[in-house]
Amino acid sequence: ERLTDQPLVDAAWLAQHLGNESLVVLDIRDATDAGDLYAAGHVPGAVAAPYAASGWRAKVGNVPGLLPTEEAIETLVSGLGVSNDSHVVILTGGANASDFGGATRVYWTFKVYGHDNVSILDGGYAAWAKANGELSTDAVTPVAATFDAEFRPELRAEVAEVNEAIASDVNLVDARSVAQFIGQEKTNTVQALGHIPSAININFDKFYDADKPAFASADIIAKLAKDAGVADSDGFIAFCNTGHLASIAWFGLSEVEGLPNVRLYDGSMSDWTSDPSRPVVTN
Ligand SMILES: O=S(=O)([O-])[S-]
Repeated sequence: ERLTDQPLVDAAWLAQHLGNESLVVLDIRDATDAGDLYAAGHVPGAVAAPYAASGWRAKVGNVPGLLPTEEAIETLVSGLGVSNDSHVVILTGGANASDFGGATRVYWTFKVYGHDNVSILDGGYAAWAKANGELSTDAVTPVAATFDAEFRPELRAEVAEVNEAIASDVNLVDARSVAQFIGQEKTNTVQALGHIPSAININFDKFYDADKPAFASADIIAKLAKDAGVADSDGFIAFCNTGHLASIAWFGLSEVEGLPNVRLYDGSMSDWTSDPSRPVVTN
């Protein structure tokens, strides 16, 4: 059952719906140096589904962060107790924008595999704590369910769509830092300094206010797009280095702002620069 059509729910909504038999809360926090965050306290009934450790993203050759195969996601998601009827709420730590990107990337993964009953707790655990939400230390063992994926290619960009975008009014949005955009620095899975030609830069952290903590409103996102000069575009392809931070921009433009034809290039600069003949520019 679809419990809401809102991409973001707040702590009060989640508290009200805990115990609903359609709801599956996925806690995607990875263990850190501070220990196992899930074991230390989680939303009652939440299932541990850590972002890095569960296999939400796949490495193919030297390119990290790709969408896993349909079979791999069906196995993962079914094992977490999520069926096609479940409404999934994704929870991350929420203390900063980059961390919140785990939630937007997992949300995109559900959508790209055909599952619309999915929302994110706005602000993650930081917001849950602020609302004095209940915590439990009881580990939850999910009862395996059946999740059948149905791939939606229109939510994902690959090299062909990126090449088309360069030559059209579809805007490429680089969600990385300015320093990476202008080629002053790069991460080690990326082979060249700079960005895909014709891209504009909208830094990921403009979409998420960690002080509140809350995702940017539709008004703020409309202004971001306008300031970047892309208000009348034919669509967007968001990219970064590995398709993590770009999922924040994808989520903001597509799900919060409701703009049509927004894709995530999950291969991003790691994939783009894996072939040295593809153009990369610094201005
Ligand atoms: O590290 S990143 O791929 O999210 S830019």
